[in-house]
Parts: sequence; C-alpha cells; structure tokens
Amino acid sequence: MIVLSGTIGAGKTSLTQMLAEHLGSKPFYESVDDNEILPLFYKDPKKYAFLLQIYFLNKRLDEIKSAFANDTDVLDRSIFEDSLLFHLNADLGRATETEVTIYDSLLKNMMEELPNEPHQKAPDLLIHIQVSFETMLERIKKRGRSFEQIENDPSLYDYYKTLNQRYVKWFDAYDQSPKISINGDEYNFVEDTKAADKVMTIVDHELHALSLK
Ligand SMILES: Nc1ncnc2c1ncn2[C@@H]1O[C@H](COP(=O)(O)OP(=O)(O)OP(=O)(O)O)[C@@H](O)[C@H]1O
Repeated sequence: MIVLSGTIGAGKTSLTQMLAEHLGSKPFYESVDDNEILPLFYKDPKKYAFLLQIYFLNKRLDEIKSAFANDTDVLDRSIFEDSLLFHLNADLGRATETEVTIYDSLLKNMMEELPNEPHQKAPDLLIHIQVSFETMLERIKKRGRSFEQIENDPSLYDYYKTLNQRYVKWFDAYDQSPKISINGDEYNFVEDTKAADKVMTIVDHELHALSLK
C-alpha cells in the first residue's frame, strides 16, 4: 500500500489518481463532496472538531482495510495526518482534553486491531507532497471549495499557516515506513506533463529500490 501525505491542496488526490493509473493499481480516495460534516466543521470548528475526527477515523480504517490487498494500491491520505490535524485543532481550543485522550486511545486501539503483519499496519511507502505556504494558498483558492476560502473566514489564514509548518515537522519525524518527499512547488504535476513524468520516475526508482515493482 502506497500512501500520500501533504497539506490541504497539496495535490494528493491528483497524484493518487496518476500513480494508480501508472502502476495499474487501485486508488482509494477520501471523498470531500459527500462529507456532510466538513462544511459544518468549517462553520463551527469548536462544535464539530471531535465528530469530524471520528468520521475520518472510521473512513480511514475502512480504506486501510480494503487497500491491504496490493503493495501498490494508493491511498490519498494517511491516517497519521488525521491525528496531526486533530491535535492542531485541539491546541486551538476546538477540542477538550478528554476528547483528545479518547481520540488518541481509540486510534491506538483500532490500529492494534488491524492484522498483525507490520507491513499491513504501516504503508509500504509514504509519498509526501511538500508545498510552500504560498503554493498551498494559491491551490486552495484555485480549487475554490467555498468553506476553505480565506475570504469567507480570515481566521483560516493562521490555521493554514500553522498547519503548513506542522507538516514539515511531522514529515521529518515520520518513521512508520519508508518515505519520500516530492517538491510540489518545483513539480506542478497536475498542469505540467513533464513534471508529472519526472514524479513518476522518482516514484518508480523508489519502488524498485524497495522491491515493490
Ligand atoms: N483529520 C482532519 N481534521 C480536520 N480537517 C480535515 C481532516 N482531514 C481532512 N480535513 C479537511 O478536509 C478537506 C480535504 O482534505 P485533504 O487535504 O485530504 O484533501 P484535499 O484538500 O483535497 O487535498 P489534495 O489537494 O492534496 O488532494 C480539507 O479542507 C481539510 O482541511
């Protein structure tokens, strides 16, 4: 199982699709459009932060269970990032200490329930898309999901900025599996086919090195 990571708007969904096509494997997407809690969360984060995490945790476990089948199945976001996002929200006062304790313990418990093979709990490879804060803002604007727009809620600027900074530290510390980082500022693989080819070459090289291809 290959897992993508990266901040909001980094391009995880697009790269998931491209990689699965390239590798002839199965993509697994987190559907944003039919997530009824996400717009509620953006409107009232304090009220919905915990519920949203339970929603994502449940979804992510479903995806992980189905993506076990193949080493090169591609998941568009890692379960580890949910915890990063929730802890950021908790630090911003949007979840209580009790909610954080329950979430952390539930996540741990659920991970323990997954099959025992170490490679099944963690991905075979984590591919991180690193984008600068400026690129992140540009992409969020360009995509235009209304609840993510800073014009509608100026407090999102700080939220995005802190999230972007935390992602850098999170990726540095990540040690659950082999990992590579793709520079999403340098390689605009969505709009530039040459950049897309280059990214596929980088990934192929890594998959060969790990004997996954
Ligand atoms: N665990 C979480 N806690 C809070 N918000 C979350 C969480 N997971 C996802 N989100 C929100 O859901 C939305 C979609 O997130 P995500 O980053 O996975 O996809 P995306 O923005 O489409 O990324 P990409 O462009 O890289 O495909 C974003 O608004 C993000 O803030």
